[in-house]
Amino acid sequence: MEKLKNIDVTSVVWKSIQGDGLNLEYAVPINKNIASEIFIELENTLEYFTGDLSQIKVFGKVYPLPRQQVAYGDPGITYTYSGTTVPALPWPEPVLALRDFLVALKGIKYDFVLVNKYKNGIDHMGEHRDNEPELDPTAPIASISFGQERTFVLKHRDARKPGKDKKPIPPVKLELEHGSILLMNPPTNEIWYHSLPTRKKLLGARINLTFRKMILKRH
Ligand SMILES: O=C(O)CCC(=O)C(=O)O
Ligand SMILES: [Fe+2]
Repeated sequence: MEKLKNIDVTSVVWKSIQGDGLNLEYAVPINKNIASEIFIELENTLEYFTGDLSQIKVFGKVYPLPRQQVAYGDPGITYTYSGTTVPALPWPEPVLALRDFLVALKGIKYDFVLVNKYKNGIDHMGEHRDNEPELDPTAPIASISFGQERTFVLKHRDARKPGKDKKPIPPVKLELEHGSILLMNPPTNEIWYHSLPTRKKLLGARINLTFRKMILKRH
């Protein structure tokens, strides 16, 4: 994707969002026209998981995932979801171009990406942290968004506690724009949970890619 190579990464304006254990950086480096071209290319290229990998197990009961998902990565990288471990699929061209763009932008070469597609405002993602032991704890997670702008909500772990242990720390809300990049720097994913709540009135589709760096396991 030549269009990403033509972006002047030195002129990108990053906004820093800081709090107790919170360290985020946000920018919109990809203009709306290029972002729309990439959205269409992703729509034409990506195929999402079906079967077991499109379901989640909660307290032993199986539910369809309230969005579509697929994962790509370097050879040897595996992905565990709801107790199932699968090899990451090989990088499709437009996703590889986005990975290369992050090398140009931040000097980090990610080896895995989870792609989530939200067909409309009903599709969502529940509160969670991305603090799996396979993730390199020193590398930020880089989240790139295309399509429908949606609200991303972060909650401090102590604000979720019941009773007197609960701390009155307000949630942090961000509107993730078409063509935006959000970096979640450490220790954010230890201290803060995040979610993408439903927005029933929003009709547009959104594709989000969270690039991650894994700790390679030796077998
Ligand atoms: O769609 C989003 O913005 C959030 C995705 C996310 O949290 C994840 O992939 O772990
Ligand atoms: Fe996440």
